[in-house]
Amino acid sequence: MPHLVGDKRVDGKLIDGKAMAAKLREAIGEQVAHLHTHHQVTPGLAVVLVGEDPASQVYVRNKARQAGEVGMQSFEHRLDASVSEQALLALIDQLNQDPAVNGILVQLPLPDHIAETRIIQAIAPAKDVDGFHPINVGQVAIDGQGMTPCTPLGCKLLLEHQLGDLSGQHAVVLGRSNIVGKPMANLLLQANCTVTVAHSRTHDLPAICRQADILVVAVGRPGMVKRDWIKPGAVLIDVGINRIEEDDRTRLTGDIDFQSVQDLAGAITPVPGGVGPMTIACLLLNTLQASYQQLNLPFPDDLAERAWQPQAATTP
Ligand SMILES: NC(=O)C1=CN([C@@H]2O[C@H](COP(=O)(O)OP(=O)(O)OC[C@H]3O[C@@H](n4cnc5c(N)ncnc54)[C@H](OP(=O)(O)O)[C@@H]3O)[C@@H](O)[C@H]2O)C=CC1
Ligand SMILES: Nc1nc(=O)c2c([nH]1)NC[C@@H]1CN(c3ccc(C(=O)N[C@@H](CCC(=O)O)C(=O)O)cc3)C=[N+]21
Ligand SMILES: [Mg+2]
Repeated sequence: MPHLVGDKRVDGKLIDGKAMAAKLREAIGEQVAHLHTHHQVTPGLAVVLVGEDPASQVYVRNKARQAGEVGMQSFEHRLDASVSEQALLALIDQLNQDPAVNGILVQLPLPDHIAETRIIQAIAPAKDVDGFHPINVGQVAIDGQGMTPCTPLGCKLLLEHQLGDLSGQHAVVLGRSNIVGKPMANLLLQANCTVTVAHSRTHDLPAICRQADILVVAVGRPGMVKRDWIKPGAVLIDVGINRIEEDDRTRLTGDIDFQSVQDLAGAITPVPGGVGPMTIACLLLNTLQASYQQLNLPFPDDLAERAWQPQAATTP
């Protein structure tokens, strides 16, 4: 059954982030090849992991592997959990100076004895492919021109692919972290949404969520968003990644009670296979963009859009 969201028709479907991320990586790969052929440059991504958190190890491995698959160079730095803040700052300084490194990502969270804000501020803003440096946060807030955090960027691309222009939509963002909720709210505001940001002190979350044409949920609480929180036809973006032990194995699940809301939603991202793969594809997109900017070349801003356009069959 098609629904109306604002004045746009949507059709209750699953948003296949995994497939969209694969197409985006393909387009990135072509652009990497172009840079190599015409400018003799190979984009380089440095990923720094401190400590041995198993989930972080999986992400870091995936990031490095997918960078390789699109033809980028990847540099993995694994440091012991006991590394000093000073030693980590020295590594970042070295990566800042290294011309083969176009993008730097320091996996969060960091151990408690290291001040995350000091580490983030040490990364050269031009190489800050996470978009966490205050210069980039500020630039994104001012005019949307800074390096944009990967998860919110992925969510915005999924939403625009689903809905086209987002102008005038009421977007509710559940969660206000620096890595997801806050930058997401900024991007949606830039896209002319009316934005409400809700969090753990918000009164009557269900009533606020029910106003949403677009609901982005990033809280880290499995299945928190229920059927009666949803306006029929709303587009739902589930950022949550929760590991649940069930029948002796680990299952990944989101922050939205998927089963109960699915038929009510205009469209919904699954977990896994929704926002997660888009986050990594956007990290590669930011690394490509950083490489272009460091070479003073104009970056093709419509790359993602073009990646998803139906293509005429290519003749060999
Ligand atoms: N798919 C992806 O690519 C990514 C997924 N994630 C996942 O997204 C989720 C959120 O991540 P992140 O933003 O880093 O998490 P944080 O823990 O940093 O932030 C959680 C936010 O949710 C709010 N919150 C927590 N509990 C409630 C509640 N009961 N009611 C209302 N609000 C609540 C908090 O409010 P307050 O500020 O008041 O404490 C906070 O703003 C996690 O599951 C994480 O694993 C994260 C990054 C990328
Ligand atoms: N500096 C920094 N930047 C980050 O972007 C960052 C970070 N630190 N710390 C941790 C969070 C989390 N995050 C995810 C990325 C990909 C998936 C992902 O690919 N998820 C797959 C499933 C992967 C699996 O099976 O575990 C999916 O949803 O389909 C999930 C989560 C990035 N983060
Ligand atoms: Mg810390």
